[in-house]
Amino acid sequence: MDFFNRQNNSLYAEDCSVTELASTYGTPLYVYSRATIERHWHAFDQAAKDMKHLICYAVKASSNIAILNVLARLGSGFDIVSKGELARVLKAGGDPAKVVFSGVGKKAEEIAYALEKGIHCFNVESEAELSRINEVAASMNMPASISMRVNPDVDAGTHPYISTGLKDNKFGIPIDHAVEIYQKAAAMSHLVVKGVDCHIGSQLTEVQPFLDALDRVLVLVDKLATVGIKLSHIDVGGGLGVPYQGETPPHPSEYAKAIADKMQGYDLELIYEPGRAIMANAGILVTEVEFLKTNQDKHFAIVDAAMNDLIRPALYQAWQEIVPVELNHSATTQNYDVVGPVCETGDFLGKNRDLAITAGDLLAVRSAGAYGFTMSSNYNSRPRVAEIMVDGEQSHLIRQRESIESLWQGEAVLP
Ligand SMILES: Cc1ncc(COP(=O)(O)O)c(C=O)c1O
Ligand SMILES: N[C@@H](CCCC[NH3+])C(=O)O
Repeated sequence: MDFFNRQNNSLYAEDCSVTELASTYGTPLYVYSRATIERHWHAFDQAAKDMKHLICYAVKASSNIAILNVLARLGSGFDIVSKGELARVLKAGGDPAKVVFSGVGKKAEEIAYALEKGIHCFNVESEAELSRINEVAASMNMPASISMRVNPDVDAGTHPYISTGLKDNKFGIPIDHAVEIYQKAAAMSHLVVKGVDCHIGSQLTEVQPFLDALDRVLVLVDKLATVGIKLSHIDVGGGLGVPYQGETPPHPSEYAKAIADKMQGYDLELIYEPGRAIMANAGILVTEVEFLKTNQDKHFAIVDAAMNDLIRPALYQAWQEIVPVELNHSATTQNYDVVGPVCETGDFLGKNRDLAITAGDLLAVRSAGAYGFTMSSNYNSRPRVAEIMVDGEQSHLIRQRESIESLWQGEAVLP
């Protein structure tokens, strides 16, 4: 489900005409829907309502302060991977006590900041990191709550760049060594062992790998209990996929319920870390066609958005639907590669798309709300684009387009 609808020939985002949004705010433009974000979040929340649970939205999917604020107002928790993400959550009014801190390379300074702000727990990915957290906590004379991220060696069946739960991946500790590592953690002076965490990959379209991973984690929970380590929560990570190109992932409520059902009988708080499932289909990228061009037999639609604005197609060969904002009845349909102005052959938003368009038309790249703006860059000295949020008939600018001057902020020439 998403917030797009076509009224006659025109695309609307909730009750806002996309053409009007583009003319008000310019292009390229990210457009998000508040109602969709809230609906997706509630689907997780409702499905787990009979259990003690916490939804920790994965901030990396989309970290605009307004988006984090919408979620914070719902009572959401947050999954962060850096000091910067924690600072954003706090700025947005998020509760630090509902924050989990993931990531394989936390710096001492980041650990200290998170401890000072009082986060829920660190999701620890190695023995070396355990020692570092213990040292920082000791130096601050504070306890640090931790959860070990275990790698269950389950094939998530997703793109190799976004699969994280195989033993060849850099994430987590091997589940077979986990008991031993938990015992070391329990013996450290300033650590409080709270939970276990497991995230096997992103854009999973089946529920079964999640359940297989959870089975392995629950075996570990039982084993830990036999050596006197009683956990208070289990964090199942994120990773639920969305339909980009006809995939049929389970609905968030179905996925969240399947997991919650498996946890019946365990006195553990259940933590989910969804990112994409909340944001991907709550956002679009609107772009204008600058030129149409034909090289021999190949047709190109050159648009004003590029790989620096949305890198998923270039990086993962990801397919995202591209639709005209206004149906153009006077143009003939051609097969286009939709490409940006960046000087890279890999700069495309979509290949082989049948579109009836002329220069000046607007296109919308769908499912762009997750890992869109957050993965954008200034490559080719292109300012980052504006972001807006629609809320019924209202639209709000939630991030200004960057100015050219801001591109060299912090740089200086030699004296
Ligand atoms: C530890 C962790 N949690 C949550 C997520 C969010 O994943 P997704 O956006 O696939 O739900 C990720 C990214 O894959 C992650 O690495
Ligand atoms: N950036 C990836 C997902 C990475 C998930 C982060 N662990 C994507 O766009 O699909």
